[in-house]
Amino acid sequence: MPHHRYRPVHDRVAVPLTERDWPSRRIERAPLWVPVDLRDGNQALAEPMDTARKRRMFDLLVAMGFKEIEVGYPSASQTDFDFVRHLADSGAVPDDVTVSVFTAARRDLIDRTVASIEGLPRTLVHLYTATAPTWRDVVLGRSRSEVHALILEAATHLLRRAEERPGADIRFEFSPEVFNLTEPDFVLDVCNSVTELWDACASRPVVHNLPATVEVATPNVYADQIAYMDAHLARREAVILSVHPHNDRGTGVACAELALLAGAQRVEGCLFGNGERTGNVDLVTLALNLYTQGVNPMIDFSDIDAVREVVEHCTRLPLHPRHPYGGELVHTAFSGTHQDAIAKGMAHHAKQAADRGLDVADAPWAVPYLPIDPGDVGRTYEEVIRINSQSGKGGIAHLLRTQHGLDLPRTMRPDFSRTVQQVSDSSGRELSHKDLWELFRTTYLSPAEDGPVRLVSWNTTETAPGEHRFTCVLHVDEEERHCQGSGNGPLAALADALGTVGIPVDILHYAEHATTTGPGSHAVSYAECRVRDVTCWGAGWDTSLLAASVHSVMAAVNRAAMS
Ligand SMILES: CC(=O)SCCNC(=O)CCNC(=O)[C@H](O)C(C)(C)COP(=O)(O)OP(=O)(O)OC[C@H]1O[C@@H](n2cnc3c(N)ncnc32)[C@H](O)[C@@H]1OP(=O)(O)O
Ligand SMILES: CC(C)C(=O)C(=O)O
Repeated sequence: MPHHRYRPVHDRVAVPLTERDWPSRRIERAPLWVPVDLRDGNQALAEPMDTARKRRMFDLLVAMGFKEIEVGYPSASQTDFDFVRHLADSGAVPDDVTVSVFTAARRDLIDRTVASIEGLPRTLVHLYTATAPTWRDVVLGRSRSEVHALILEAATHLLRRAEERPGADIRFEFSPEVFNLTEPDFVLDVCNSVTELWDACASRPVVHNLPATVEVATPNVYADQIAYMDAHLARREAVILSVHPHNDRGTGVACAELALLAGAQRVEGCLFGNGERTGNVDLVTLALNLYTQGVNPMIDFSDIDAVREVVEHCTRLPLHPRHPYGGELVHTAFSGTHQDAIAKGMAHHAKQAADRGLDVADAPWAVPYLPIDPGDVGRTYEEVIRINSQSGKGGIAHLLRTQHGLDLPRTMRPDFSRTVQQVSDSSGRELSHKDLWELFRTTYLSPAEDGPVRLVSWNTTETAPGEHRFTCVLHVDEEERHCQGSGNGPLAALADALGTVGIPVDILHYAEHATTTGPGSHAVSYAECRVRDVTCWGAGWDTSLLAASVHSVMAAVNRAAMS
C-alpha cells in the first residue's frame, strides 16, 4: 500500500502552543449539548427524513432534555424549509428550547434561511464556510483574504436580515468548516472579525463552532487547537466555544472529551453518532461517559431502548449490537469468567445496599465488567448473562437463581455446567434461561419418574425420636416390590429400603430450599448419591419438602442406574 502518498497532519497544521495544562484537567459538568441529527445527521441519510420522521426525532430530543437543537438546512430543500415552518406554525418548540438553522455563506441561501424562521420564538442562525487551504484552493477557488471577505460579507448580510426583524430573538453561530486543517492564525483572525462584526457581548454571545469536519489527527492535536483558540479568541466572555467532531479515525468521542478539557463549552453531535462518512461525534456515548464519572449529563437516558428505537426509525439505520451504551449486547456477558465476576458483583452489590439500608438502584455501583448499572438506562438484568458454549458454572447458576429461584449447591454446579456445555457445544446455539430450566428438569428432576426404579407409593413415620421408617412399593426390574427401611431420618430410611432390593445407596451431599416465599411455594432438594461405584446428582421439586427430598434421591439413583 502506497503510504507515502499521505502526509502527517503535523506537516499541514502546526499549533503554536508550547505549554498546555488541559491534560491534567477534569470534566466536572456537562457542556451545552447540541444535537445536529436533523441537519448533519440527516444530510448523511440515503433517504432524508420527511416531516413526520423529523418531528418524531425533534420530540425525542426535546423529551431527552436538549435545550438547543439544530433542525435543518432550510435553504437546501423544500422538505427542510417546510419542517422549520412546521415547527413555527405548530408551536412545537417549548419555551426553554432554541432551534438552530444552518446556511452556507451565500446571500440567496441566507435570505431563504431567514424567511424560514419567521415566527419562531428563539433561533440561532448558523453560518458556515470552509477555511482550510485545500477547500479554499480547490472548492471555493479563493485566496485567504478572499475567503475572509466572503465570510464577512455573508455575516454582514445575515446581520442586516436579522435587523429587519426587530423583536425577533435571533442569535448567530459561525463555523469555519474544516477548522482542524486551517492555519490557526487565519481561523483566529476570521473568528475575531466575525465576533466584532456581530458585536457579540456576554449577554448576547456568538457561538464559534470549530469543527473537525474530517478527523485527521490524534485527539490531543485537536485539543491543542481548541486550547489555542480558547486562549486567544477576542471578547472571550462573548464567545461560546463549540466543537463539532466527526469520527473518521474512530476517535470523535476522544476529540470531544479532550476539547472539553481544553476549554470547549458546547458540543455538536448526533445520537449514536450518525452523520457524514463515519458519523458525527456520538452524543449518547459522550453524555453517558460523563454519567459514569458521577457527572450529571443533563440528558435523560433512562429508557435508552426507546431512544434507540426512534433513532433507528428516523434514520432507517440499525444500531450495531456492540455500540457503546445503546447496543443490544453491551451489557451482556457470554464468557464464563466474566459471568462469574458479574454474578458475584451483583450479589455483593445487593448485600452492600441492604447493609446500608439503600435501594439497589441508589447504592454506589461497583460491579466488575459493567461500567454502568443496566437498570439506569432502562435495561433488565435478564440480558446481562446469556449462555453459550463459552459460559461457565457461575453464569448458569446465576440465571437459575435469578430466573427460577434455584440455588444449586456449589458442588453440583460443575456437573450441570458440563451438561449445559455439551448441549450448547453440539447445537452451537445460545441457551435461554427457559432452555436452562428445561435442561435442569430433564437432567435432574424427570429421572425420578422416568427411570428404571420408581416409587409407586410411599410413606414415612417417625417411630421414636431420631428413628424413622420408610415404607414403599417400588417398581423395579419390571415388577412391584414391597419394602421397608429404617434410619435416623426419612432419607436414610429410604436408602436402607433401597438396599433391601439390592440397590446400595450412599447419600453424599444433600441441600434444600424454598424457591419463593409464601404459601404454595415449591421446595427444591438436591441429592448427590453413590450407587455402587457410580455417583450422580438428582433433584426434587414439590410443594412438600419431604416429597422433594425423596424425589431427589430417587432421581440420583435412577441417573446412576442409567449411566
Ligand atoms: C460540512 C457540512 O456538513 S457542510 C453542509 C453540507 N450540506 C449540504 O450540502 C446539504 C445541502 N446542500 C444543498 O442542498 C446544496 O448544496 C445547496 C442548495 C446548499 C446549494 O446548491 P447549489 O447551488 O446547486 O450548489 P452546489 O451544491 O453544487 O454547491 C457548490 C457551490 O457552493 C459553494 N460553496 C460551498 N460551500 C460554501 C459556503 N460555505 N459558502 C458559500 N459557498 C459555498 C461552492 O464553492 C460551489 O460554488 P460554485 O458552483 O461557484 O463552484
Ligand atoms: C458545522 C459544520 C460546518 C459541519 O457540519 C462540519 O464541519 O462537519
